[in-house]
Amino acid sequence: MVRYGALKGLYDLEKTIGCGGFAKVKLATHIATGEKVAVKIMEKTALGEDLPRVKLEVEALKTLSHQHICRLYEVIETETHYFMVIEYCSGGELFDHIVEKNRLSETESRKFFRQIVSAVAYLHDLGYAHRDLKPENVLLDKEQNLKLIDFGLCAKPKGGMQSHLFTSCGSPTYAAPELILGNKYLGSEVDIWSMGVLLYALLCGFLPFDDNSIENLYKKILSGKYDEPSWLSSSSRRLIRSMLQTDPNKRITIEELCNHPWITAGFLNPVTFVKKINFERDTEVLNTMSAICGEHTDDIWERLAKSDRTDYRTATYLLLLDRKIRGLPFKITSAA
Ligand SMILES: COc1cc(O)cc(Nc2ccc(C(=O)Nc3ccccc3)c(OCCC[NH3+])c2)c1
Repeated sequence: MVRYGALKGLYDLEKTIGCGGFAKVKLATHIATGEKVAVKIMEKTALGEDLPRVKLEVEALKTLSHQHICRLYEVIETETHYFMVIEYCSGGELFDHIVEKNRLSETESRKFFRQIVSAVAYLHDLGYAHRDLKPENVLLDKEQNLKLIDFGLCAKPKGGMQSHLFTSCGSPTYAAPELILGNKYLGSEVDIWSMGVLLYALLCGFLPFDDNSIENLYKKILSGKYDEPSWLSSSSRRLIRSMLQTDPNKRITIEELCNHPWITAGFLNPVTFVKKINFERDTEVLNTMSAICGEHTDDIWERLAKSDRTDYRTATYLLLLDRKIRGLPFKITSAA
């Protein structure tokens, strides 16, 4: 097991659970609380021109606080590496859950899709676009709550959500026509298209546009034509059609999506989100931390509030807060 000095005494690294282009994700334990976390490890030399994306993602994640967006607890930077300490999603990928069941019922699809819509509506409201929404980037926690991950392509256009982006990014299978054509596009509109692909995958168990040849895949996406299996209800068909509109101007907006009849069916309310940006002061958690480090709770809170929200103290606070929110007793072992 490769040892990273920067994590010594703070995190115990365990098995690798994910390998991406320039990053690998390992399971780990936050020593002070015993809580499981995921650590995304990136070697700076391997990052190359993607280095700025790490900073963009960290800046985005520091302000995002939503129950269906995977939480960033801490960032550790050394001369050679970045380490992102992230919320642990032990339910694995939504994709595997769909494959395991072949496809999901309309009711189960609606439960998950409402959570995705809430997370994306929150993201867009704060001026961000995810731009890489796909089943592999949708995980589940142990309570089967959905968590959006990997904001490495997330963008916050300088001129706000009405200003256009140009970078072509994300996976072609889930990419909107305007993105693969290289046209200027709105981040919010490409996210709606990708969510349409996600909803189709939930309800059907396979993808609307798929082909081994990239050229044929592009033709299918640009045609906007896809099969509608017999089991799809007419309401599901209408919703998917409104999201998989090749003309972005005709595509349903995130606000309309939150109130769509298919989304609200069986629920009392449209999809909403709580815009909780800063984490709130919790006396019990501060008292627990104070009991261990000996500092006064006001001093701990003041240092937390002044910090850049990505240090070990912040991770400890947030992990204890998460345990409390999950109704678990929380304790701290003195750091080894
Ligand atoms: C903000 O959340 C992010 C940002 C980011 O850049 C990358 C990730 N990647 C993650 C985060 C957590 C897990 C995880 O907890 N996986 C897991 C844990 C236990 C059992 C099974 C899976 C993660 O998993 C790797 C992908 C799973 N195939 C990736 C989050």
